[in-house]
Amino acid sequence: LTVTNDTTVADGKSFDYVIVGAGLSGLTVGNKLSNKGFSVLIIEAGAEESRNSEVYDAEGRKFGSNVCNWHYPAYDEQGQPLSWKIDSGACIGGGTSINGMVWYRPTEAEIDKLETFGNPGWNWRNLLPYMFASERNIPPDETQRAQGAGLDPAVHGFKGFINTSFPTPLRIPGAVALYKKALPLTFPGLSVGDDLSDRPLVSSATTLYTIWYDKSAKINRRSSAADGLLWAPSNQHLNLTVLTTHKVDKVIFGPNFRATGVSFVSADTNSTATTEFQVFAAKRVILSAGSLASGSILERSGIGRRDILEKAGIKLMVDLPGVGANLNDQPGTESAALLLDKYVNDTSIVDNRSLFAPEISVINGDELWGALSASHMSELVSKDALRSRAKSLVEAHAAATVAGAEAILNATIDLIANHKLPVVEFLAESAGNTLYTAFWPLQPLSRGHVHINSSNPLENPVIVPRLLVDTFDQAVAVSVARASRALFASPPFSQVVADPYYSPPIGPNGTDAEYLAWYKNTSFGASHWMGSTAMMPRHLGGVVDHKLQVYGTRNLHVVDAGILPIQLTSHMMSTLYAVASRAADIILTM
Ligand SMILES: Cc1cc2nc3c(=O)[nH]c(=O)nc-3n(C[C@H](O)[C@H](O)[C@H](O)COP(=O)(O)OP(=O)(O)OC[C@H]3O[C@@H](n4cnc5c(N)ncnc54)[C@H](O)[C@@H]3O)c2cc1C
Repeated sequence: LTVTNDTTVADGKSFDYVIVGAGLSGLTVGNKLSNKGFSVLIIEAGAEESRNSEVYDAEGRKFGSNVCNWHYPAYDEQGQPLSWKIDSGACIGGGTSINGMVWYRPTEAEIDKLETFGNPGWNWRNLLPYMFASERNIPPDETQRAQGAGLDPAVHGFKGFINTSFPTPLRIPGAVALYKKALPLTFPGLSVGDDLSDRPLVSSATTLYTIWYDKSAKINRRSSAADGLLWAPSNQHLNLTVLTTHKVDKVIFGPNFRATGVSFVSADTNSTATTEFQVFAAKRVILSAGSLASGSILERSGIGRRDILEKAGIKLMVDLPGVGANLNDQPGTESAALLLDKYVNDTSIVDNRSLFAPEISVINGDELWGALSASHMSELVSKDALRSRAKSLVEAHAAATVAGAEAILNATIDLIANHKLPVVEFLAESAGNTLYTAFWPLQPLSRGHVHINSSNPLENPVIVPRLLVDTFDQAVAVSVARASRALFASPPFSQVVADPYYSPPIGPNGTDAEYLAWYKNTSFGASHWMGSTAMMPRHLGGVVDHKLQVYGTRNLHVVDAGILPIQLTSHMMSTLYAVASRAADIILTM
């Protein structure tokens, strides 16, 4: 294993496989390919930060920190910068070196949906073994169990490379007990249970994280893709080279659009030189730069939508208008109740630790809307509404074709309306003198886009999230915001809460318009970006086929969160480790 920022390990050299991005997917694929004896180079734009306590200490990250974070700017449709920046992992481990570490599984229904987009084999039956294989669960001890942590061993792996466990000590058990009582009162039908990986049986539980407790250092340590797949002694492969602090510009093609390598530049902020280096792949090139960056590499390589490329002065080589479209994240915000003074120093209620969201709930339409659910669903499944939604996505360049937009919308709507998958994620927390909740529509219908602005690889992509433009997403957002207030006004909290309507200062009689305006002003992406290089048929606006090969090219793949056409109702990691592991197995057969 070589991990270095020395350009000469790659410049002018040849490897069997060249992978772009040492994040979750790139490390997973790189590990599997090098394990089979192939020479593999991974080029990572960020640095190696594993010894930085903001990375290895699960509670060491400082709020707003620049460590390992691209902090991409985001824009509205008029090109004005949004008030928030996008967090995105910028070191070895990618997102897994800075993320919230929340771990639970998606549902069978949503994973089976992947196959219905014309992707044979991408189903629950095939991905489940990979989910088991990636996880090494450390079950809760007696103290943790007594404080509300529970586990169903049937839905976890115990021999994988990513540690999952409950924190030591467990966070705010007193507040969590109140939340567990109040949540089903606010969302009737919600089933509070042991294990959120046990869906659909359980829809609210104490949170499991990708961490392990280091008894000698007395800290909860992050279990990142780098820890599990690069540094773990049993996983180190001689024939794997990781070049850090170098950014891939574009793919090099031979005849017939056969990918033969990549060109790259130094990403060292101290260096002003823009020398382009080249490295060659005897077998294949795999883009794993993440849903906010892999599309840009394709565009710089001449693959994408004609007008975007022309504007950037790049010659169109492969007309693939889906590149950068269908970008999606969940729009999150927070509401808070003021605690009575006497609880502010009670560490079972507020501990001000930074391991986020000790209780997580996923809430479906019936639980959110009760008797009103049927009317929300009938609007949702209306054919006219579908057509106009799809049309407006194409007009906003957030979808390549109406048929493709309809396919994506239809799949999501079927999951929401017929499979009763959750429409909201709801995180229970406390901080300072408040109890607070963060929440987001879980399967948004809104879509945005991400494109290059110029041919310069060191320039940021232009990300236009278009959060909350869809009326269904808005209805979900307003309803969950209202419900979050009702939660703190419910009997279980009456003994601890001084003001249930503390923040935002919109009272119980606030109008929907007031709630929506507040939601739009305060919301930010929940960091689950996906969809911008979707695995779908080409005529629908897909970018990769079911072997994750880029249409119109040979020997070129995308393997990262961008290939998922629709959102997940779990956070990303549990699915992405499985997707990347299966992708590697497919690539090995080619
Ligand atoms: C703040 C935050 C919180 C999150 N919380 C959770 C959570 O609690 N649970 C969960 O399951 N998921 C969470 N996620 C999401 C999860 O971490 C990501 O979905 C996942 O890491 C995506 O994996 P990936 O392989 O697609 O990309 P990444 O892991 O982001 O890896 C992409 C890598 O490519 C590199 N790169 C980019 N451009 C180039 C280039 N041109 N050349 C070379 N390298 C390049 C990047 O630096 C990065 O290291 C969170 C993400 C963030 C950012």
